[in-house]
This record gives sequence, structure tokens and C-alpha cells, in this order.
Amino acid sequence: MGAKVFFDLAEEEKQEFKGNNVLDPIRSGTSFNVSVEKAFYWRDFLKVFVHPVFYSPTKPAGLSEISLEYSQRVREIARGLLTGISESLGLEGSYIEKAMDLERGKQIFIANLYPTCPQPELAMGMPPHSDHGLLTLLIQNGIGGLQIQHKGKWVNVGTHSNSFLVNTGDHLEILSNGRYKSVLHRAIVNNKGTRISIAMAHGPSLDSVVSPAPELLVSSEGDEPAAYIGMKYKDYLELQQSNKPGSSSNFSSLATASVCVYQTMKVIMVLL
Ligand SMILES: O=C(O)CCC(=O)C(=O)O
Ligand SMILES: [Fe+2]
Repeated sequence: MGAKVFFDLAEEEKQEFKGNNVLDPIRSGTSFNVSVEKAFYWRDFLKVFVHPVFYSPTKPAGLSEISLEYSQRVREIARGLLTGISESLGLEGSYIEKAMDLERGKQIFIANLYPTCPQPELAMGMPPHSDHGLLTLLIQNGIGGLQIQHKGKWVNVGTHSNSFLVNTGDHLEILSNGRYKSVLHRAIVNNKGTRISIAMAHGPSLDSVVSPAPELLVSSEGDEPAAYIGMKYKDYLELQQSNKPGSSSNFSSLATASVCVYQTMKVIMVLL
């Protein structure tokens, strides 16, 4: 563990960073929604765009420097993985880099905090979803909670120190015409301790129109139909946001109904 940064923002301070739109560069909040699966979502989050333009909350002191360095280093790892993935698809190593305009690629820093929940069976940390970008690299403190869906069953993903968990996202599935599937995952909560995860999501540039790579649609065995239609990444994000159940507007009325209400937003970031 190279550096630890803790920040503990009071409610009024948090308001400063509360964005509502999916394209706001800094957003924080609490996710709750009683209308889905009769479960409460039990999480505080902070989402910050860190590339192509770097943003950071101004508090606490030192966060911005650590976040910048962490973002740059993880981006390099993601680019390396995408080079390998391009090659695994029989494409040139720089294919995804160029086609997805990664020089201007959207990188999002997401810190999730799941406080200890007295009745974990009544709550859910994060609902089942797939990430919208290409690759997400995730680290977490020593407390498990992430599950991925495999052959229709939820499987626990163990915690391994000094390692990243890499999730494939929707746009890798689209670009590869389904050869790489985006992984469905969710986070459960527990009554043993607070869980923290930091996900770094890497996507195409917002203006990239992503469709299956034409090179993958022709082979010696004949033509393969494109399984996805092309769409601009930015439009995909906005569409996804508009389909999300229980977005911020109905949060305040639901929050009071929570079984496990906590007053102060507390995000603890533990960075490698
Ligand atoms: O907390 C986790 O393990 C999951 C986080 C996640 O899926 C996300 O931020 O997209
Ligand atoms: Fe995710």
C-alpha cells in the first residue's frame, strides 16, 4: 500500500460535488432504490472524469495529485491490455487504440463505499449491471462483495491484494462483435465491515461511433453479420442514464425510508 487518503465530507461539502447528469465531470451521491428487487442500494459513490481532461474534487488536500498519478498509471495498464486484446482478435496491436480514439478516451475514477449494513439481506450494494466502456480495472479493500454472473449463477469474486480485477465492458463487446462479452456484475453488502472499491473505467472518446470492427465481419468461412448497430459513445451514455431506474430525482423521498440511514458521506480512498 503506497498511499492512503481518507476523506470525510460533511453533507454541505458533499453538495458542492453533486452532479446530476451522466456527463457532469464530478458526481457524488448515495444510491437507493426501493422499487427494484425490493432491495435498498447501500452505497456512497464519487465519480470523477480523469481523462481526456483531468478533474478532481478540491478537497481533501493531496487527493488531486494522487488521483492524477493513479489515473495515468492505470491508463497505461489498460492500454497495454487493449493492445493484447486487439492482437487476440487478429487485429494489429494498435487497432483499439486508434479505432476508439484512446488519446481522447474517457477515463472515469469511481470510488464506492459500502458501509457495514446490519441487515445485509435487505440491501444491495450495487445492482446487476455491465460497465459501459471497454475495460474497468478495480481494486478493493480486503472485504469481498463483488459478484459476477457466470452461467446464470452469481459467483463471488475473491479479494487478492496487489491485484486488479479487470471487467470487460459493453463497448468491447460491440467492437469485437460479441467475441468479448461484457460481464454482468453486482456488489452485495455485509455486516462485518465497510467495503471500499475503486473502479477505473476506460472507454472510447465521447465522439467515437462504435460498431463491430469490419475486419471481424469477414472470414474464410464467410461473412459474419454485425450483431450490434453503431452508436456514438456519448449517446449510449445518455441513453443508458435515461433508462436507469430510480435516478437521483426520487432519491430524497426514498432515503428517509432506509433501514440503514447514515448522515455523513464518508468515502475512504485507499490507493496503491
Ligand atoms: O464495488 C464493486 O466491486 C463494483 C463496482 C462497480 O461495478 C462499478 O463501479 O461499476
Ligand atoms: Fe461496474
